[in-house]
Amino acid sequence: MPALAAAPAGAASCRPPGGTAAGPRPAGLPLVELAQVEVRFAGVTALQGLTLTLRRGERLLLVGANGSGKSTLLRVLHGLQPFDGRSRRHPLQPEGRAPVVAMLFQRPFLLSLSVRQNVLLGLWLRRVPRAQREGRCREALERVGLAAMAGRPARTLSGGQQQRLALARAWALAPDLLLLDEPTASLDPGAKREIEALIEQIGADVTLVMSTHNLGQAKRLADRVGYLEQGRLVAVLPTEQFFNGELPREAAQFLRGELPWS
Ligand SMILES: Nc1ncnc2c1ncn2[C@@H]1O[C@H](COP(=O)(O)OP(=O)(O)OP(=O)(O)O)[C@@H](O)[C@H]1O
Repeated sequence: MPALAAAPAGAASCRPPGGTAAGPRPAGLPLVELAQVEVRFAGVTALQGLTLTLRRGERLLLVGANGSGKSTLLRVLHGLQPFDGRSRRHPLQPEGRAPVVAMLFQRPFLLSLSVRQNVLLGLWLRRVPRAQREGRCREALERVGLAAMAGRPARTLSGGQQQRLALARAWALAPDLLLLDEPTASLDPGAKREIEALIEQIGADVTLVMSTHNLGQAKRLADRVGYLEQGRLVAVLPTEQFFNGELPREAAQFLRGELPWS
């Protein structure tokens, strides 16, 4: 599975990274609505009765045990995963275009090409006009601190650098919705902090949904936290309320578990 999966053809935005051409984005309007979503694999119900409204500009972090359905939900939001139920992506106003969606997987899949070529290929796949590709690539690599390594074979980078490259490749697409599947799972604490700082910067421009097993990370990065259990979205609450308020029993038990906080 590529680290950055392609969205439907023609969805490429002409907006440069940073989103300046699109102007300020009105906060809080619905971006994606899911209703009664069900995903079944042979003998396994990965998602059931899942209803969620994602609002523009928000950062939603998904937590839950292994196999609770976090990755499946991210794939549904991206459009990679067939499902039963309803999904609606709202056109962006005032432009009236479909939102651009990018996804980053837990283990970045990088081709045997240079750092720069990996980003350029992502732009080409999304049909970003040739004249914009070099500029966007340069800007994205600068943003993640990899500009000096642009010519290096991507697969010789460290794990943290590879994840930064995958983030640059996603961000170069100027996504309106960025989906991150445990992007810091295999990183040491220093690299984890670096990626978190980047997510914080980049997340200021986009709507972000991210899965994590790290509760501290959810607390640091989220506007809202969603808790999944056996394919059900048991709670989705503002961060403060999730960590300090009344929770459904299952979610409260999960918080009392032994998940890492750093
Ligand atoms: N392609 C597939 N074929 C069969 N079963 C699948 C497939 N993808 C996911 N599943 C199952 O669906 C359920 C939800 O999986 P999912 O990967 O969404 O969970 P998760 O919360 O992301 O787990 P983790 O925290 O371990 O990454 C699991 O029982 C998993 O085994």
